[in-house]
Amino acid sequence: MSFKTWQRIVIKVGSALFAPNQNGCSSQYLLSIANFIVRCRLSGIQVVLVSSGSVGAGAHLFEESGEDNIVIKKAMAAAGQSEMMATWDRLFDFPTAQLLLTHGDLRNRDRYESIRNTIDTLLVNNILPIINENDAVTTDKLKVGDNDNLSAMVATAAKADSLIICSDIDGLFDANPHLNDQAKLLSDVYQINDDIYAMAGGATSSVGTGGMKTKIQAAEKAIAHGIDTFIVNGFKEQSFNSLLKDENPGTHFYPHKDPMHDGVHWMRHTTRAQGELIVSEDYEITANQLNDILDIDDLVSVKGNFSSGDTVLLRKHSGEKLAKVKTNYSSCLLNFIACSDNSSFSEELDKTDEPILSNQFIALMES
Ligand SMILES: Nc1ncnc2c1ncn2[C@@H]1O[C@H](COP(=O)(O)OP(=O)(O)O)[C@@H](O)[C@H]1O
Ligand SMILES: N[C@@H](CCC(=O)OP(=O)(O)O)C(=O)O
Repeated sequence: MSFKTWQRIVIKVGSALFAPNQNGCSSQYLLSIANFIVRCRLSGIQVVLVSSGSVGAGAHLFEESGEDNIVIKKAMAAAGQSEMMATWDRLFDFPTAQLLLTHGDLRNRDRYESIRNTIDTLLVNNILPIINENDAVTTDKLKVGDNDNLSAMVATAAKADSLIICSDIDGLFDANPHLNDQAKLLSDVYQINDDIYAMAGGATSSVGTGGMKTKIQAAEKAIAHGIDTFIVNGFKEQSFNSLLKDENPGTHFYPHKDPMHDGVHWMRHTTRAQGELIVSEDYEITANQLNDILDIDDLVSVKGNFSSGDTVLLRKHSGEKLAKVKTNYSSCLLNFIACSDNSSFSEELDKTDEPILSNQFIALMES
């Protein structure tokens, strides 16, 4: 996959490019990114933008620092977000649309489909979607937490061909170049394993979140969905000229040749388990199981509070993790079922159309 064959791409812009000094937005680095977006669109490529920087953009409006004060930080995000949209809008002569998402939106399949349809409709109508996390309303339980992982989730939801992460550094080095001047750039990564993660450190600037670690997580999510992924230096205009010439200006993560099925990918890389179902030791599950995945007799106990439609972890009492699965029943009802010796209740349940666990959304644990 290359520039010539891309049909839909997601571009992620880091905070350092948007609000380099935490003192409002600066168009200093945005002009070359905007120019790249325009040139992609002129070549018929649909573009989705994931932009960080609302906190950095809003910071100058507050006397107190947001570093240790989450309430102030959320207010900075809310104020900076308007400035962000106004700044991007000034750089384009076509319409843009703002989407503010939380992990709570992305891990609910109905809302995920709704996000997918909205992005699709905007793109078909030549409107540029500009996406950020909805920092003002998120809680620890609800947030993605960094825009690298968010951009990968958006790229899979948008069914993009390519994800381009624009950062403040040339790409992935074998060590953090800010801490090790012997560090070497890795141009091509064919497989993401523990060695790659070991190279990636956190952010060293005051504006970035997650550093290289979250970019590797994002790349891992994206390539598993068949999405070509790049980390490039957004400070350098040359990076974008290279991409337009089909050259790799940073680190290129190659997509899996045999990408995961969309539903399995969503279960594995987007959802988070909200609770656990403990099953009997002799319970077995296989990838192609088409019938009811879980029989009431196999359910030993239920942990956590979850609602119908949430993702749960299926595991044995001994601790062996079996799969992430979408449950059709709440923890309350499942607790009742697990504790009940009422066989007539079991018979009633057997008669319902809805199996306990959805057999469409299931991701087996990797061994
Ligand atoms: N192995 C590595 N290679 C390159 N950068 C690294 C590495 N490990 C940690 N980093 C840090 O990651 C930073 C980029 O991430 P981050 O600060 O979150 O930026 P962004 O705002 O673009 O997301 C680099 O400036 C660098 O300090
Ligand atoms: N949502 C936050 C950005 C969080 C984030 O991941 O920042 P970055 O590491 O600069 O991409 C904001 O708009 O300030």
